[in-house]
Amino acid sequence: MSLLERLKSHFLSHLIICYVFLFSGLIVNLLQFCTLPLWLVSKQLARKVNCRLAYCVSSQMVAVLEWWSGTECSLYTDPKSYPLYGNENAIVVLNHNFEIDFLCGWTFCERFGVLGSSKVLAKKELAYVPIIGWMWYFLEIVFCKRKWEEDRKTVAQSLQNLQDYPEKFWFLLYCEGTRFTPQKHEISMQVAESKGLPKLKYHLLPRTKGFWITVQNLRGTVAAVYDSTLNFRNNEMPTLLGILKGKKYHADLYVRRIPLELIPEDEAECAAWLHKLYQEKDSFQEHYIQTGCFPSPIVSPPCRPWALINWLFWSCLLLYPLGLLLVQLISSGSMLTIVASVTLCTAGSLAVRWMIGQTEINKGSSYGNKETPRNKN
Ligand SMILES: CCCCC/C=C\C/C=C\CCCCCCCC(=O)SCCNC(=O)CCNC(=O)[C@H](O)C(C)(C)COP(=O)(O)OP(=O)(O)OC[C@H]1O[C@@H](n2cnc3c(N)ncnc32)[C@H](O)[C@@H]1OP(=O)(O)O
Ligand SMILES: CCCCCCCCCCCCCCCCCC(=O)OC[C@@H](O)COP(=O)(O)O
Repeated sequence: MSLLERLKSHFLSHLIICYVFLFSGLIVNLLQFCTLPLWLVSKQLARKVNCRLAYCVSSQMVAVLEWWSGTECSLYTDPKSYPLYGNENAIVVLNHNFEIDFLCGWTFCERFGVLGSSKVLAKKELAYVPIIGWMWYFLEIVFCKRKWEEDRKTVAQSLQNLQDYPEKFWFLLYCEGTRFTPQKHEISMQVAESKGLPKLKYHLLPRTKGFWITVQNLRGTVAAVYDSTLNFRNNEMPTLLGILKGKKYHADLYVRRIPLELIPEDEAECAAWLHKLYQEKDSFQEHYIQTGCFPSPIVSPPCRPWALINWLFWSCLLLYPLGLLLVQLISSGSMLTIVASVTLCTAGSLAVRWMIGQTEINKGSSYGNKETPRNKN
């Protein structure tokens, strides 16, 4: 094992990365809170400031993926669509099979310069996750309770608010609504059967209402849907803990650009269109499993240095006072101060471990574990 590999797998390195993430995140949350009066004076300026602040947090996780773990991300796409990426608003439809699929999404956002401003239709529970969830509040992320009766009004309203957003953004939609597990797959295929739809092998049956409401409310705001299919080489199932421990993965993402005009306006037709899209996605995954690649040329969006620079900035800013504190602590010799500091560190580590747990599939929700009744509306 080389020195670098030892460093990457050492517990102290993980503690330092988490310490920087935790404290810089809380500082960013505080700064975001301080922008509240600015919203009254200039909403657009407040939004721009919040995008920059959010970038400071999200890009740290991207830096850990790209620079610390060395994970590679390849993009398969039509070279004619490539120049448009990052230069237009888009709805991204992504499969939800992996614990770090959102992080790979963030990496592509970073490479196309839309990381700070990008949005997602996220489950409400994530709004309460410290740092990330609190940060999303100021980014106008759209939250849903996965209860259509309640979501139909709130989600539509939140989407309408994005119509005058001053930055280019990608809006991520996991139409499957939850992460893939064999049990959820089995149940959703029973639903597919009862609706007379073909079975999917690699995806859950997509929930169509969120997609329809997003397309309807963002017409005129977004130019296209980016149909994105993600998989990892060597059948790997990457985890955030693996990334933190410096494990390298290789992600392959296949993106097809579909102009928004091609998506039907009528709800039933739009639902049928989405089901067909997922049947195509399933065939792309089959192609990947059989051949190890997606059916499109590879183009390589360059890795930018900003995520690393941001990470080094926060590390220098926060590790210096930590060093001073440690020296003072040891030289003070006070048992009470030492015990209090150790308790604080343990609480911080447990908090980060809990946050990492939010990304773990085996700690996921029970949504989709049983068939939900059909909506009347
Ligand atoms: C590559 C580039 C990437 C770019 C990345 C860009 C940005 C990144 C930014 C941030 C990244 C952060 C990542 C955070 C990730 C967090 C993601 C989540 O939280 S996912 C969970 C939340 N999102 C969703 O759920 C979206 C999809 N869901 C929907 O659209 C739903 O319709 C809904 C609007 C949420 C409403 O849900 P509800 O359950 O109330 O209603 P439904 O209409 O869905 O359900 C009834 C309907 O479904 C049928 N049914 C019943 N059981 C099942 C089943 N098991 N499977 C499938 N379908 C089922 C039932 O028969 C009804 O059918 P019908 O509609 O015909 O009546
Ligand atoms: C710099 C790196 C430091 C690493 C340490 C800090 C780690 C902090 C991690 C916080 C991450 C919080 C973002 C959570 C995003 C989780 C995305 C996700 O996958 O959500 C699941 C939902 O879609 C569906 O939920 P389920 O119904 O499957 O249940």
